[in-house]
Amino acid sequence: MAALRALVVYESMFGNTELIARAVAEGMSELLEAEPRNVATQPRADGQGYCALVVGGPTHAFGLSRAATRRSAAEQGATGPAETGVREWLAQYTSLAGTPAAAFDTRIGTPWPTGSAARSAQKRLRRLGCRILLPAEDFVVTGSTGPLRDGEPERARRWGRTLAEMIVATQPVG
Ligand SMILES: Cc1cc2nc3c(=O)[nH]c(=O)nc-3n(C[C@H](O)[C@H](O)[C@H](O)COP(=O)(O)O)c2cc1C
Repeated sequence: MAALRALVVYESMFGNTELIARAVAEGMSELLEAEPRNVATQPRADGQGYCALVVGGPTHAFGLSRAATRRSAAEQGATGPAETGVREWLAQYTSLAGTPAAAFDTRIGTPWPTGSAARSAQKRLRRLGCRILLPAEDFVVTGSTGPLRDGEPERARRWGRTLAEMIVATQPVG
């Protein structure tokens, strides 16, 4: 059987979501091939033989980023690519029917609700017909520019490993 390959698409303005995406891909790589790709490189989710799609981005204004929030991040010193984000990338698809998928984000940890780009991405993945493997997961930054809260990359790695276990377990036999 050909090796299982999963696509991990991420958006990151200050680098924190990229660190999480790479940790998720590392955890997945314990069981299959996982390719972390910045959304700015316009990876294709369909027709490439991927066994699963994982999508992650920073929470901006309670959800997925928009051009204006990415510009605002750039004004705050972010160096990540601002032209496109997960919202726009997902919008190019009308169907990803049957694709096993999961979403994650980074956001500021506060006791009050701050919204979640992951839940917003998950909703979009569902609408495209994806099969959601694990509930949307939030990873916490200690401030707008980071850094990540202690232990979050390790937690992301474990989350990635769990995702990969689910992908492997649901592969058709024969
Ligand atoms: C314009 C803007 C809006 C933001 N809005 C929110 C928000 O609504 N809730 C939240 O938890 N964090 C918010 N944040 C903090 C981001 O989630 C944080 O910058 C991000 O997790 C860092 O990820 P990155 O390094 O990959 O860009 C916002 C940040 C920016 C720049």
